[in-house]
Amino acid sequence: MALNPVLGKLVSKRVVLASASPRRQEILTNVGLRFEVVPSWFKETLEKSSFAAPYEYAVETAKQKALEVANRMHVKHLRTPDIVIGADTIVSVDEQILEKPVDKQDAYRMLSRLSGKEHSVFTGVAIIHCSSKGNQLETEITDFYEETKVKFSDLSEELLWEYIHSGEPMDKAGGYGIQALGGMLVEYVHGDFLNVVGFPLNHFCKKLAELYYPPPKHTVQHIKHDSIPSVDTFENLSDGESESSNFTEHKGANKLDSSRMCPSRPVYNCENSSSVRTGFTVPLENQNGASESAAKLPSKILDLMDGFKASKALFVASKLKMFDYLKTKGPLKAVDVANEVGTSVCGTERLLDACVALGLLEKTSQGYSNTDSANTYLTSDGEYSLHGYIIHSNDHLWPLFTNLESAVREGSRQNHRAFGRKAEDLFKDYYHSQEVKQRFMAAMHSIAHLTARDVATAFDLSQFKSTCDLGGCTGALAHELIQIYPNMKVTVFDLPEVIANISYFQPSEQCAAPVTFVSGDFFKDNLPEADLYILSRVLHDWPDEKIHVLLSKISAVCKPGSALLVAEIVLDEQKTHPARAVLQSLSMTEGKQRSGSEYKQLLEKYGFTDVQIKITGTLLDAVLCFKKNLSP
Ligand SMILES: O=c1[nH]cc([C@@H]2O[C@H](COP(=O)(O)OP(=O)(O)OP(=O)(O)O)[C@@H](O)[C@H]2O)c(=O)[nH]1
Repeated sequence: MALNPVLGKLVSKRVVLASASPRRQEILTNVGLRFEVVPSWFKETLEKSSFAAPYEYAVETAKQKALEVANRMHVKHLRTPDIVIGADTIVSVDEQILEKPVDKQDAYRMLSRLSGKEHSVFTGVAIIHCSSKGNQLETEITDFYEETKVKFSDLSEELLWEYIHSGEPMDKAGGYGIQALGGMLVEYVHGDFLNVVGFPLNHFCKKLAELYYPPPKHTVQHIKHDSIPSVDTFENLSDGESESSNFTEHKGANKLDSSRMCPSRPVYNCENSSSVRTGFTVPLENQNGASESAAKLPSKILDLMDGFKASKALFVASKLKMFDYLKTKGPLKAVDVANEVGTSVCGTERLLDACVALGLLEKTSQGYSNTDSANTYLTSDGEYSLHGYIIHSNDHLWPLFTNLESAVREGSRQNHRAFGRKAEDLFKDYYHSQEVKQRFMAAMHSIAHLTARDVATAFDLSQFKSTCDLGGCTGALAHELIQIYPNMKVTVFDLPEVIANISYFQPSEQCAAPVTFVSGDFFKDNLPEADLYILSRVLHDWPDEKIHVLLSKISAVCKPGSALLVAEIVLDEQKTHPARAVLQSLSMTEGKQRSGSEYKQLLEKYGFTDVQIKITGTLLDAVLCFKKNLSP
């Protein structure tokens, strides 16, 4: 879901970016827009002198780029997109238009012209709404431009050539990239920075807002173009086809809905933008002027109210291995997925559509297919598959959280209610049931593999020659450590029944220095010798008495100068963030999450000093501490 609700309106549409520019792709991807990239074949050869102003050239070129792609997709591939976005960035200085340099000399000419002066960067953008009527492509073109003024310092010949030899100027308008080395040439920027980089995101969002939520008729003359409507304003507006007209009326929404087009929508003209209809019709209904009185709905709360449905949709689609089928066989129609999985067609279709709405799948006329992140994280063999943890969440955590009210009332785990068995008995299952064991190991492996790099690189661990990962399970972190620190010998220490089942989780490529697995119980048995001990996602699970046993043992076996690395989510000092950790606490294990100062205090109690905390901003944080040197 895009953060900006206006972009969110495009989620269900087939959006194509008609640009090869990696910067444009990045700017739009970063705000959550999902789109295909089909670079335009339109040659940027329009006669510049025929345009009264430089921006007109940029806008026309953007339009032609987008139209070429819309036509090509419609004719050649018989796949009409809903929206095609084209853009063109130019630099204007001394009444000249500069595009991308053709060679180094050309780059030199451009940059020396810009040296010590202010110039304008114009990006023209065209948004083309497409539809197909009787095999004819119909388009509505909306275009606009944005101007940003940039001033360069005086550039010495030496700097100029050094910059040109870096290769950076060659694919950039005006011969510089403000977002990288070229930033060093710039004295000031007046206006939208992203416009210089290649895409005026802010103006684009405003333009979409105008298109998708035009103001009520009587205010058409007074449109203000300087604000993107707030999230709350637009969360009011429905995406759902099934919502009653009453609700829509209450909200005063004006939708651009191609299924209910009518020929005479007002054209909204504003400075540096225009909207042109070419055989394309736009909606009139719902312009009832009620928006001023629309009640603001609390979008965050509404999202939370729906959160459980979204989680369950993800869990069920994962459990039914829909993402696996779609990876190998997609795109598939709902009926084909239902046949593969053995489910009802209508139920499958609803679930697949829900997954599209959640951004997990894509839907085209050929059927459903995985998004890139579904391929990476949701398939059971994806590189960073979370499948194991998702199944654990569905089978184990979901029933526990269903009994959260009792858990809060009683202050204890709810295994007896959720599974009809006490926690201790469930633990016995772990020993006896291969299925439970495998599921748990797969869950732990999912998270360990995903977080391994962050943990392994949170600190420079190259000084340690031998490392022991206590409770290291399948060795996911151990393998990562060896990749990053090839001279390190890594031992994983875990229960015998874990070690007996690790083979399935080992990487296919044999590491030059393999991980050593040693069985044992870290509460009872001798720990292998090492310079560095690791406790990753261990401490939060155990009560204080057990932690006392474990940290006392590690402290006793650590030689002065050796270290302990703890990987956990570190809470802020108020102990209310990150939410992930606080929510995890609700499962009411006997352990607890801790803040940075609590970890420091705990570790110092067991003779560790120089406690360093690294908040990684990802799934796990890291705490490194050293065993005190003996006093001289
Ligand atoms: O500071 C920066 N200025 C400009 C850029 C990049 O320059 C190009 C501009 O070229 P154009 O608009 O013709 O777009 P292309 O890259 O050729 O792709 P199309 O397929 O859309 O024609 C653009 O990539 C800007 O991002 C920059 O990076 N920094």
